Amino acid sequence: MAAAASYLPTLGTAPKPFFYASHHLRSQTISSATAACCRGGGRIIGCMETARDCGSASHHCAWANIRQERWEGDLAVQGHIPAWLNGTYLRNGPGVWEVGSGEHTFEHVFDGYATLVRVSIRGARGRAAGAHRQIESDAYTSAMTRGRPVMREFSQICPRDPGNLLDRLRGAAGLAAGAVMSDNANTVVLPLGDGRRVLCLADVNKSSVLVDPETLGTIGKLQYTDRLWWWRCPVQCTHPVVTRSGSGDELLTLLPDFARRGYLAVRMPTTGSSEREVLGRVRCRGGPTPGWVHSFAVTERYIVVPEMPLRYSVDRMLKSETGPLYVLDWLPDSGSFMHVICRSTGNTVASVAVPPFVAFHFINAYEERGDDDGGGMANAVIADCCEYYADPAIIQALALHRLRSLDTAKELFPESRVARFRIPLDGSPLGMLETVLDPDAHGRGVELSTINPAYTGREYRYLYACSIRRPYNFFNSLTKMDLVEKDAKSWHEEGTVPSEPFFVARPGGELEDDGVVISTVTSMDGGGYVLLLDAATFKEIARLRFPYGLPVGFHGCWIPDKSY
Ligand SMILES: CC1=C(/C=C/C(C)=C\C=C\C(C)=C\C=C\C=C(C)\C=C\C=O)C(C)(C)CCC1
Ligand SMILES: [Fe+2]
Repeated sequence: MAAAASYLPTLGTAPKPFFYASHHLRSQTISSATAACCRGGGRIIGCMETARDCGSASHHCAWANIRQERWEGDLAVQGHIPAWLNGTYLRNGPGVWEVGSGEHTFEHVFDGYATLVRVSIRGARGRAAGAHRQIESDAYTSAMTRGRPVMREFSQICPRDPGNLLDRLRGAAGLAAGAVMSDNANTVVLPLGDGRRVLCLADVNKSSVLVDPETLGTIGKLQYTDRLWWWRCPVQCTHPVVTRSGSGDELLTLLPDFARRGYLAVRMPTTGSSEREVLGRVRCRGGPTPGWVHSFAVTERYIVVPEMPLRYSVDRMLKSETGPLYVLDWLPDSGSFMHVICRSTGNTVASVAVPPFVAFHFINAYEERGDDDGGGMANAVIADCCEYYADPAIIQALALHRLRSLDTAKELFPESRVARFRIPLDGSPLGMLETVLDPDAHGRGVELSTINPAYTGREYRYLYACSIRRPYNFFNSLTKMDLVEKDAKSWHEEGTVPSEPFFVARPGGELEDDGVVISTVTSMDGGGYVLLLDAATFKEIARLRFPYGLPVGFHGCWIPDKSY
């Protein structure tokens, strides 16, 4: 991992005027929530200016580059932090989409170079401190040094136009060597072992980067020591499931297998070895390549493997081409399937055809048992997800230029639902897919969902997600959904874009919703704050203000402070 380029000086605690050598942005002193500026259309736009111009997501600071490479300082606390909430919340997500003096703007929200946000919360003292820092991946540091993207991001298939044969050969050689695949781990962050290191991940296998949560400094790429060569498994499921086992915590994840079209279910201890052990594999039943798998689900006995008809396009990857869905192809005729692997034997115990679906995030799964079941084989596996009515247009809707120009009062945005798969374990060839909650309960938008982690793989009742408060047509609110009572409670503040509502259980709490929900919120005036909601009432209990606007975030994690 190259050291961060020296021209990006590190900052002390007090925000100071700072200048991105490679960004050529006007130096900004981050002094108050309104000082942060958005960059749009090649000129700096003051967020106060846009707050009057549009009551929608357009020009929203959620899509603006973070203004400084790093910052840290105390956060102004409004409201009351529960005395038991002591620990560190980390949030990963894209934060820099422009490279050079603006001639290189990435196309998609998924492309942004990773910005890690840290919130240290001491409820016992009623205090909080914040920080953010760019993950110094090779992709980021080489782009800052060269003034242009050097590695391929989600939509950035080739760092330069592969016009001539030499460039194409160079691109293919780079791909073959893995050199152009990005390590921009901008999506997920999760603690390893005792939390002294965190693992940041994105969809490309190389995007597995270790970070020190105390300094947010980049430790380096996680070097897997197994033989699951990247040319066989160039991509990974970005959401591993952390499970406790007798010998300590382990990560379970899926690796799409391009050599023998299928998915490998692998596990790796969270400390010590970085060898991924293959637990089992399922064969793809349709299409020329595996379907994109951004997340999956587990139950106490099983691993649920989704085979979506939104499939990776190896052809595009090799030819350095991009298409309407970037490196993905929508192939509904190739079939959609749900597979189930037994965690103890690795055997495939079910593989059923299901209706076409488009889902990034699985919410949870559990085993459906008969009333008199003595603990033997379950009747079926239930798996819930945030599903877009089999419409891949959501991928295009997340293009950066569309998000930056979106007039949410007028334009529509793809709708989503809480969808439930029922996968029979009796050998039936077909699975079911149905909507389990009235979509109007969450404004016909549900995304970036979390649950109480103690209920992972078990029957559960509550989920927390980003949602939509109509008449605006974009994710602008948070909703707690009760799948038993079929009702919902929401939080909304005009003009804001809240990130994933992350549930933190109260130590010793017995009820499923006994805890707090944490979300980072970017407001239209360029402000940024961390919102704390009581998970039971879904009422705001505190907000911890950053002195600047935060770009949009994807996923977070919680590292409890064991000294309290
Ligand atoms: C609900 C909010 C958003 C919408 C999020 C949606 C619709 C999907 C998010 C999917 C994610 C996080 C996928 C990540 C993929 C990462 C990849 C492929 C990385 C590749 C790196 O090279 C917004 C739009 C996120 C805003 C907040 C609320
Ligand atoms: Fe995700």
